[in-house]
Amino acid sequence: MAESAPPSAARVRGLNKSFGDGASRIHVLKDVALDVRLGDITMLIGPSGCGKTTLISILAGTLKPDAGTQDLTVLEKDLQTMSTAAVTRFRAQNIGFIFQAFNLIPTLTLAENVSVPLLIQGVSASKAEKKAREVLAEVGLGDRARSRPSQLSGGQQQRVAIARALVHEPRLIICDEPTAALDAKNGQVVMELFESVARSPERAVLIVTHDNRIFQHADRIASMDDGRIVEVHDIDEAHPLPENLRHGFHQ
Ligand SMILES: Nc1ncnc2c1ncn2[C@@H]1O[C@H](COP(=O)(O)OP(=O)(O)OP(=O)(O)O)[C@@H](O)[C@H]1O
Repeated sequence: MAESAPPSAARVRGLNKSFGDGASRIHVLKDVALDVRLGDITMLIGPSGCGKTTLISILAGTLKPDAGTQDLTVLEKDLQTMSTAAVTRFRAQNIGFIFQAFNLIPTLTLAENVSVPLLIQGVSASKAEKKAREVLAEVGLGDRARSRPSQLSGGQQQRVAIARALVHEPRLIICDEPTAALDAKNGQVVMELFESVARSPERAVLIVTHDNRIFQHADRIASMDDGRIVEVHDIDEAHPLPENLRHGFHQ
């Protein structure tokens, strides 16, 4: 009997995505194939407008691909056969998001912000806040649970956003330019947090980035251009970061 493939966080084959109709129709993703492995930090890079955000939105179930996509399996679920309500539930339970602009709610305390994904799942406010405080402590902000986002630096706000993305223990963490708004030092702190609190054999981290300063943290770098995945590099001791990526990636 053939050995079954190890479970993957995401498997995409023959994925197409177009926007608009008729003459204004644009074909944004073209026959995309991608594997995101559990346990890995995968980075998705490529010039502005090549389709990175569109691809992660499809993986997160917030956008639908064109009909006829061969495979869109996320955490062993075929997203194409699920109803919109089922995809929404799946996303709330299994996916954590981190955005460039942090997207914290200014009127809420840090603990309340971090509680949100648990409240969406129906966890009681007191239990959610207890868990939120634990995760805030993991990202080094245990003593700031009652602060508001505006009282924090950008680097600290991104740590809160990471805590919020992890609080419901999702198996897939999707990050859109998580270090772009941060200086080199805070970008490094954020990546070290991904290494220490998000990296786990049960979990995958998928990061869209232009920031070549963080490429060293990747296990796999997938390069996109004009709607296609054009190169995939697996990085380990035997296969260090390729020369062309070491010198930076330019939009
Ligand atoms: N809802 C939409 N309707 C029409 N066109 C869209 C829509 N969303 C994205 N596009 C187009 O799809 C293309 C890819 O956009 P996308 O945001 O995925 O690129 P990106 O690689 O993430 O870019 P950036 O690095 O600048 O964020 C662009 O030409 C964009 O204008």
